[in-house]
Amino acid sequence: MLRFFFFFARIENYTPDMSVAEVDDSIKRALQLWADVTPLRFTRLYRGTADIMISFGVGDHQDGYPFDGPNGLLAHAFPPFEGIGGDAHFDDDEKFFYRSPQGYNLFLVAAHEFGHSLGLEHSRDPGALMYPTYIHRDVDTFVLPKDDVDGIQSLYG
Ligand SMILES: CC(C)C[C@H](C(=O)NO)C(=O)N[C@@H](CC(=O)O)C(=O)NCc1ccccc1
Ligand SMILES: [Ca+2]
Ligand SMILES: [Zn+2]
Ligand SMILES: [Zn+2]
Repeated sequence: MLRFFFFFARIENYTPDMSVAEVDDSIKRALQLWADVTPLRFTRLYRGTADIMISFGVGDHQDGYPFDGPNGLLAHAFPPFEGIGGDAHFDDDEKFFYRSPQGYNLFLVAAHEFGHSLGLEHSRDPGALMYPTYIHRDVDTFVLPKDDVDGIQSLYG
């Protein structure tokens, strides 16, 4: 029996590090990564309240979990439930990149955060996207590691 899980996502503001199109594409591909292996479907909203509210902020950004300047914390996201649940915040004291081999790749960071937004915790598998620390990977060839596929399918499969 086919059933889908629909989530709304909204990008509330943008980082100066990249163009709007590059941020939009990074976010879109990060959500698509999870949708490709589950009956999850994401729809983008341009106003109002979405399940996954995506924003960039620095330091204390009024949610009790202040960012910490360059490096260290890169982003955080809240498990799915009402209110702030599902929301993903990115530390704009980081420099995010679209495709460059150095620095923090927004697509990879967003994909990790959306794992949290959908209910995944960190993984102990060093090859997993949900491993606690950022590891750069080639975004052109990146496919969701098995540990993450198993994790998300255990929630939404
Ligand atoms: C305790 C949490 C709030 C730490 C936070 C995180 O995991 N956010 O999802 C975070 O910013 N972790 C850093 C690593 C650290 O602080 O040690 C990170 O690189 N997170 C982003 C990330 C991690 C793995 C893959 C891709 C992106
Ligand atoms: Ca930081
Ligand atoms: Zn926050
Ligand atoms: Zn994390």
